[in-house]
Amino acid sequence: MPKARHVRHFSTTAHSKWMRLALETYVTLPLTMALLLGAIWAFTFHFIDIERHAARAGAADSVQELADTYEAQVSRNLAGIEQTLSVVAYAVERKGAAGALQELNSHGLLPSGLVFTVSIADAQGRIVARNPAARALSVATQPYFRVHRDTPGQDVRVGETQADDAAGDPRLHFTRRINDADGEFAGIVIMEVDPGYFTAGYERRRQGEQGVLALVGNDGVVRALRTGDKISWGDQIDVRAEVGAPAIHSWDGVSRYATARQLQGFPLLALAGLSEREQLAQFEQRRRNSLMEAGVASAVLVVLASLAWYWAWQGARARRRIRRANETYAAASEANMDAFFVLQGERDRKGAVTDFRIVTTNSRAEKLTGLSREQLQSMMLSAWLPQARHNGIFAELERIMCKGGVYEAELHNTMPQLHARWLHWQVVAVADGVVAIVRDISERKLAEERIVHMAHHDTLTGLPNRSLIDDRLRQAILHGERNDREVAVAFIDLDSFKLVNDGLGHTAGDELLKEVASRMVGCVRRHDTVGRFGGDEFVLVLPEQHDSESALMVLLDKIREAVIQPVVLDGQPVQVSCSIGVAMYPRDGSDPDTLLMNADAAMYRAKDTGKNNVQFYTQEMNASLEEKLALMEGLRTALHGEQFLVQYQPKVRLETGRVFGVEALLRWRHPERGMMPPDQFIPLAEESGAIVAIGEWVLLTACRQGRAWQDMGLHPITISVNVSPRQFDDARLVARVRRALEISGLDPKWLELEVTESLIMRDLQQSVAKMRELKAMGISLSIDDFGTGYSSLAALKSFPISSLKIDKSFVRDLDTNSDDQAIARAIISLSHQLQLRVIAEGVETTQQRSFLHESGCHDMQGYLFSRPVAPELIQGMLEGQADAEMPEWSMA
Ligand SMILES: Nc1nc2c(ncn2[C@@H]2O[C@H](COP(=O)(O)O[C@H]3[C@@H](O)[C@H](n4cnc5c(=O)[nH]c(N)nc54)O[C@@H]3COP(=O)(O)O)[C@@H](O)[C@H]2O)c(=O)[nH]1
Repeated sequence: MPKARHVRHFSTTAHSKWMRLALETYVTLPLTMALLLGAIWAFTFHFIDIERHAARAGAADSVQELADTYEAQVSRNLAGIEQTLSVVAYAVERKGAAGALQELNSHGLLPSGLVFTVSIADAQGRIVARNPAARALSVATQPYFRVHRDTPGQDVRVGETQADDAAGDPRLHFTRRINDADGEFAGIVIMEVDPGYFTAGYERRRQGEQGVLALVGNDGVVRALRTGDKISWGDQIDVRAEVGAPAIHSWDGVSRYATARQLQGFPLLALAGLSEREQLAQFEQRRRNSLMEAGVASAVLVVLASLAWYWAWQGARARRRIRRANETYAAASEANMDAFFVLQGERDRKGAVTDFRIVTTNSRAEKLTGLSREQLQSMMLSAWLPQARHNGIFAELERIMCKGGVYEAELHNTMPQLHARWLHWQVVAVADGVVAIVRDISERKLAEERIVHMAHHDTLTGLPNRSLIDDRLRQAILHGERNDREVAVAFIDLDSFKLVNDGLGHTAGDELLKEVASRMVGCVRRHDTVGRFGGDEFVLVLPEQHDSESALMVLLDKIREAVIQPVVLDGQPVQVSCSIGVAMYPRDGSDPDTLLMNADAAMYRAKDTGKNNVQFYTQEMNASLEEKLALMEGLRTALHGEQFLVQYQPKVRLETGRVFGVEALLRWRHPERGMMPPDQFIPLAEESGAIVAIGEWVLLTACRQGRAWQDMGLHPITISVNVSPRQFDDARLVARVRRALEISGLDPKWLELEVTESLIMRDLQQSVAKMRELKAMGISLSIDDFGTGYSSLAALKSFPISSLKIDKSFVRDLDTNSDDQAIARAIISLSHQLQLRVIAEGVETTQQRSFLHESGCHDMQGYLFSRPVAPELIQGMLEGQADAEMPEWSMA
């Protein structure tokens, strides 16, 4: 469908284009001129044709008339000649040749001797009489004499034109036979005529230079012929062709209208001819004139039309340029993202600009204003946008109109007539007004705002991020400085967040962070800032403090209370507390970095002092921070400095009281601090990554020790080694374990690795896969600190483990705390259901031991039996156990 529309649109456009082209003068003018030229030349040729026909008809008539006249004249001449010959013949027959001519001449019956010579020849051909007189000659040899002598008739015969014997002049001979009284041949009468006599009627005025009057014999031999002044004879002409209506003939290379008439009683034809060229000369002249006139008219027409065409073409080009410019402008303005308002300035009598009239707009303007083009056009600016008089727009329009230049600005739009939140204005001067180009930049502004927001806010919680916290803190410090006020910076870290994140997954962790963030925001004042520093760390910037820690404590406790409220994640309620460290400006620092660092140190102190509490910064805290850094540095060299040692805590069967295994526990013999428990350095080793190398050393040391005890002939026991998250994540864990077993020679079945529940739950699939790999080597796996994580029963079933260890936090108050008792029983029952061994750690009292034993717990570990001790002491225990009776309590 769109294609069809396009085609129709195209054909309409093409049609209108051709229509427009057809109406262009520079197109119609040459066509009109061609028509005019055609008409001129058609008329000219038509006129010439008519003239030619008329000239030809005139020539034919003229030659007809000439022939008629000539025929009559020659006929008269011939009749006279015939009569003269008859009279002479009669006179000779009657009176004899001697006196006949004289007598006739005396009576004036003979023609003029100037033209005619009349001779009488006797029967022998001798000229016996002649007028005018001349020397006697004989014509006996002449053909005409012989014809008459031999032919009895007395008809006049016409001879050929030939030279006269006497004078040598050309003469046409007419002859007649003379008979004697007996009718016998007595001679002939000869009348010689100058041939010019028969063409004397030639009029040069009428017949021109090439006309013809001729007397031609029926035999085609010319007797007399005149063309111009020239008289000729003797030529042969196919005279039969000339008999009849006048026609064009050419016997001597000259085209003539000619016609011939048969002369009555004589074998002669009177031929009249008029030269075609001469007859048509006038016509030709007129034809040339006509052609010249038409040519001149055409040339003038062409020149004038060319000038007019050039002028029209230039005009059309100019119009086309203007039209294209208009079309381009219209298309550009329609396709433009900008709204156009062409505004004409209205001036008062003094020339001051009073208002602006909207002259034209585009469709974008309609969209921007919600008004149609018709509504907008002719509208006065102040009527439509009265606010423009007060918000500076009118003043800018006026300034640009009067002084020129360009005004460009981005404005936050408050005018409801324009449907955009943000506008970009560009105003340029035009004749008598301005063009305002207005673009809706709301989307761009929104995107910019979003980018700025994203750059300064945490994407998860929407809280200010580290950079904005820093900025707010800087402003709060400046404000505090000016107004002599304190600023509190509180560093908040969620306790046990890692457990939630690792146990329930990142999505649950994110949900928890969002919920906690929103609760914190709900606790503070409008001008306070709650920001997320990263991970589970939050920062409060609390300006306008009045040197009252108790008031601040109320707020911070409120936050603590809000955070600790349970959050339902994945359908189960989860509780996290938070540790808060506070630093005060100006007491604890005068710049954001120092304040944040000190608040962080205070927060660590809060963690160290049991979590879920608030600590205000003291200088001593920084000392512990420095201490931490020093410990980290010491850890780097401790391994090579052989400062580590491993102690072993026995694991005992509750049923028999026999040691069946030991847990390897690391100690650091610090060069300055003495023996250090792992709680003080394992987290640092974990943080710095040193735990991987240290853990590998513990593993090898423990395996070697286990093998050493066996080599001493002692009953083999299980050696349990702790694996931290960083160690477990190490891609080479399996290889390291295999290496330790190989180096030590310990059978894998005597090695047990203890991993925590939360460690496995971080990435259940991968953890289980790795555990299976270890189990496939023959190693046992045990879940340490069970009950503190969030593993589901379904997940637990998939773990390739052999035992669970009840965390000592549930054992500690077993005697008094019914909740811990319930938990311990539940874990024991769960182990039984999953067919796992269960061991309780931290057993310090006989009551705890009895409760566990009665509840079905298999094994125990704790100070009640033994603290972690040197390997030599374990050796003693094992040796003693070999032949000892079962302990007393185990019998109970
Ligand atoms: N990744 C590694 N972690 C290790 C290694 N060595 C130790 N640790 C971990 O350090 C934590 C603290 O250990 P420690 O200070 O040695 O404490 C252990 C015992 O001494 C203590 N314990 C044992 N019985 C009792 C008791 O009756 N009361 C009481 N208050 N404490 C007792 O418990 C710790 C053993 O706990 P657990 O590991 O959960 O079995 C500790 O978490 C160790 O895991 C190491 O080489 N690598």
